[in-house]
Amino acid sequence: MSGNIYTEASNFLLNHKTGSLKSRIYSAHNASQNPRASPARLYALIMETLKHQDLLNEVIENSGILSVEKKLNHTIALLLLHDHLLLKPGKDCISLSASHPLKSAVLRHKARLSAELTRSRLRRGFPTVEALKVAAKSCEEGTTNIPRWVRINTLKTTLKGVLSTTPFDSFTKVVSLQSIFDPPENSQNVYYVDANIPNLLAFPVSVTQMLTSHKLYAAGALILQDKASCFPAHILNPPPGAHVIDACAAPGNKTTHLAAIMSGGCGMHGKGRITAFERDPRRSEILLKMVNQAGANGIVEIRKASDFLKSNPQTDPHLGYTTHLLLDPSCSGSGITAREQAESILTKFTPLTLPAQSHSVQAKKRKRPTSPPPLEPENEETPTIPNDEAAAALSTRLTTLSGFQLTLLLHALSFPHAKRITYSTCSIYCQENEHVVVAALLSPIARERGWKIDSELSMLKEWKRRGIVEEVENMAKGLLKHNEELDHSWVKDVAMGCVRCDGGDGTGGFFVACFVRETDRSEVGYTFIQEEEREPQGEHEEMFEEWEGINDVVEAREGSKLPIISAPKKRNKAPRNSHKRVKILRRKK
Ligand SMILES: C[S@@+](CC[C@H](N)C(=O)[O-])C[C@H]1O[C@@H](n2cnc3c(N)ncnc32)[C@H](O)[C@@H]1O
Repeated sequence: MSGNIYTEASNFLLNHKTGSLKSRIYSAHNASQNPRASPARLYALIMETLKHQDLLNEVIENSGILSVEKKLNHTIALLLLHDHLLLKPGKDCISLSASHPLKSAVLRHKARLSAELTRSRLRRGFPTVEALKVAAKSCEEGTTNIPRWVRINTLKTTLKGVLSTTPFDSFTKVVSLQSIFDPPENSQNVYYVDANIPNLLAFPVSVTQMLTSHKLYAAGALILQDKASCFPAHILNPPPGAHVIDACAAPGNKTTHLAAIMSGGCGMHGKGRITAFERDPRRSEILLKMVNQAGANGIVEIRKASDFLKSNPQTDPHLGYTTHLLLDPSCSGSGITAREQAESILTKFTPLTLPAQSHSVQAKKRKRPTSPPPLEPENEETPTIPNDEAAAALSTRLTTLSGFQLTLLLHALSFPHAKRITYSTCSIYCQENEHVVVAALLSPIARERGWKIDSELSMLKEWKRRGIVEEVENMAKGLLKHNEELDHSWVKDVAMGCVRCDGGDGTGGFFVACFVRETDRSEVGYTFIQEEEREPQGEHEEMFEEWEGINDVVEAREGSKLPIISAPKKRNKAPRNSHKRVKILRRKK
């Protein structure tokens, strides 16, 4: 199995060492007596495969190919499927001889793989493979105004310390971000100190290789993190003794940022703690690695393969006094640039360990014959999907995602001692952003507990781009009971409390909102209750059913019952006082 471009590419992916991928490929090529694949082709294969990794993973998992084709491993399969399915749609472009066992292992399942690709592509709203590739490319082109952002990890070093280390001590400080793209006298050795986020530097993208091969990077003192992705922890701003939850933590950029903020740059974090939940076992390992590398393990407790929705602040003493929550759930990723996607996947690439025989009923039934039969073929033809069907697929996906995001947010709002919560996505769609925020604010639990939006945003006062007023207004109009009037200053406040990034100021597409409570009633009224005393059903699940603002419930892809937030219904019944109908936590007698 050795000696072809796929095994070579797989070695680069699996044996990740410091240094940029490009430099590693080129130096290996120069050092080799007998170079095989051209370094440019090898680099392109890896980067393009990583760009489409999520989609290809889905195809691999749903087709069950790994459970019958024992010659394939996950990494090789990713690379082969890229060339087979995406390089030139409709033509097989695997660069191996027709009889090569790896090629045969893929071609045996041609029909099934093509059908799974179509399904995954449509789920993402792309009518054709070309459309998928064009979107990835235009995203990449849109990255020309994004510098290489580097967060100085103050758990390990200081800004001053970095700037006095070679070669940064020879770099020139520029006073505008624009100068990073247009450096003086053709010198690439410039840096810009960000005006919004402390300890964040911007460099020209061309110095990435130097950065990633620097000893400070290997030591976890430099963290490549986009500016917008620093907003949630910066806005949440937990003090040193806070009890914080990072609800959706992997790979861990925001977790380690929180840890640095809580240490106040002096390595002390008082009695504070961060509990980091991550549902996905594979991503939990990445989180663990990142937290250790950043020196945040003293303050972060990782809940590996744990669902935040199953956490119970009333029975778990570690969670009961949570004051701050950072919620950065899975989203459409529509704001992520292709470059970020490919590079972040590359530095964190871990091959999937798929459960043996996953999703392949046929494979379970049969003993593996010497020459495995093709998986159950589905649709031989790749259907041509009209644009309106693609739009419908996207709309369905956004409905599912926003229902899931709202469920997580309502769970966060239910923490009895919580007083500050950030909700963020790397999406540009209002369905995942303003709509979720409005639905959460108008929910019974938010009203009962006195949750508001932090429209002052003192941590980011000077940021100009805020939420979309019309989207806040329309969503609120649809959700309000008909005895409730829409207060326009409330609409304005909510929009002001939403931070949007849309590609300006060196950021990709991003959204953050911060929920606050002025008075923490829980401190005087609420107490822990024993598991057996709890209501038989999740408390706010019941509220969904009673609250007719988001009264429809669907079986969603995540497998749980999620509220639809995009289609509020008008009630015909006489309005009831929603405040009175809200169930509340048991109070101290
Ligand atoms: C957008 S990513 C988080 C990125 C992370 N905050 C960072 O900055 O590095 C969302 C993560 O949430 C995880 N996740 C989704 N639902 C979850 C749940 N119910 N409980 C815990 N983790 C969840 C996903 O597996 C994924 O790793």
